[in-house]
Amino acid sequence: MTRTIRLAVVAGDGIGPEVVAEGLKVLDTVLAGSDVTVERTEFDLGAQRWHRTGETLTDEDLAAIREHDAILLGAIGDPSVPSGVLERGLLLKLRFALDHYVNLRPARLYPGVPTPLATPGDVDFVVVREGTEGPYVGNGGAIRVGTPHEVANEVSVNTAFGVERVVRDAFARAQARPRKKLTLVHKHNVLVHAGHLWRRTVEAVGAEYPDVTVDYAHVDAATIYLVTDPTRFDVIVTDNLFGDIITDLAAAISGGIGLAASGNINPERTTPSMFEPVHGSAPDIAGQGKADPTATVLSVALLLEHLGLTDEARRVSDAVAADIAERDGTPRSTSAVGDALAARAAARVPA
Ligand SMILES: NC(=O)C1=CN([C@@H]2O[C@H](COP(=O)(O)OP(=O)(O)OC[C@H]3O[C@@H](n4cnc5c(N)ncnc54)[C@H](O)[C@@H]3O)[C@@H](O)[C@H]2O)C=CC1
Ligand SMILES: CC(C)CC(=O)C(=O)O
Ligand SMILES: [Mg+2]
Repeated sequence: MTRTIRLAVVAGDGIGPEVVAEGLKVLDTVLAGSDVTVERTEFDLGAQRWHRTGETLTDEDLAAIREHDAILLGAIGDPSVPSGVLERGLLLKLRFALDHYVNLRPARLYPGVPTPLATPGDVDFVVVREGTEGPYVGNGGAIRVGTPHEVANEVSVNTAFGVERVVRDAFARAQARPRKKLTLVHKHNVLVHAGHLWRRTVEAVGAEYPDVTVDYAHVDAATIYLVTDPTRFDVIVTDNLFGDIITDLAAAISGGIGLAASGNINPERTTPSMFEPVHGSAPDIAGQGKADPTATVLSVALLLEHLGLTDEARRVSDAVAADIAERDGTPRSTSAVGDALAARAAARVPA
């Protein structure tokens, strides 16, 4: 039986289109000759559209995106657009509107990959970052702007409903992993209202998972442990802001931001989930063919996994692992890396 996957593609800004082209190249290759067809819709969203029309993401765009099975996104944000306009009005609007409350960010140090860690050990953990609440909801404001008496607020929103559902997801993931360990990362010694809600929720949900070991690290200490002893982490659950920050650090210890993949998941599958590299639009290297597309290719593997195409997902991540093992630091262009990954992920033709 043939299967059609409707894929929304938001290449976005900066290096976004460069890395997405390679992600799609690998996706096409891995599905070539199979009974799965991908029907792609490219969405013109990002800085160019904003300059042309003043629009970030309209209701019509959102309705059209909802008609898809999944979304592949490159990166959003450009120095020519006031900071926050696209990040809030497009990227976060997509995550919030599509209720992507699980922002899944695996960190794995592949064999042979250089790391700044003195004693690398096994880096193999996953961050479950809350994706629809916290300080990113836009619950803020400023008065007396530009005066010496300016007051600016960004209020972190944490609801019992929102915290519980992401904590449940994290426990389920921890239980499914061999080490069965969950670490809450927060700052409940200072952010007592939100922190205590998170702590109580982890305690309550944890009672239903007696086989999962639970521990806690304040976010500042967590940044120490990520560098000195990342082996202590298996599943980390944390809020939107802390998760954003520690996953760039997680990327840095696992071979660099060019390798870090993510999924913005709606576990109930009432909306399309969105897969994207952890990195941004990297204006400093955009247009030079220098960006590493591996993070996007690994995001394609997460996308395939989410759609139940487990073998294909494995072929893509195996292709990455094999390619990474042979990297010797010789610079390769974005498309050369994509070509190499696609060649390795190509289906083996039966003899
Ligand atoms: N999900 C998204 O769309 C995100 C968007 N942004 C936006 O991206 C823009 C730039 O933000 P930055 O803070 O500079 O973060 P960034 O992640 O774009 O870049 C940070 C550093 O990592 C490097 N880098 C990023 N991706 C790379 C890749 N694939 N290969 C090699 N090097 C790579 C960049 O050259 C830069 O030195 C801003 O507008 C920001 O708001 C930032 C993070 C996530
Ligand atoms: C630009 C932000 C809204 C997003 C970000 O940095 C991230 O999700 O990692
Ligand atoms: Mg980030």
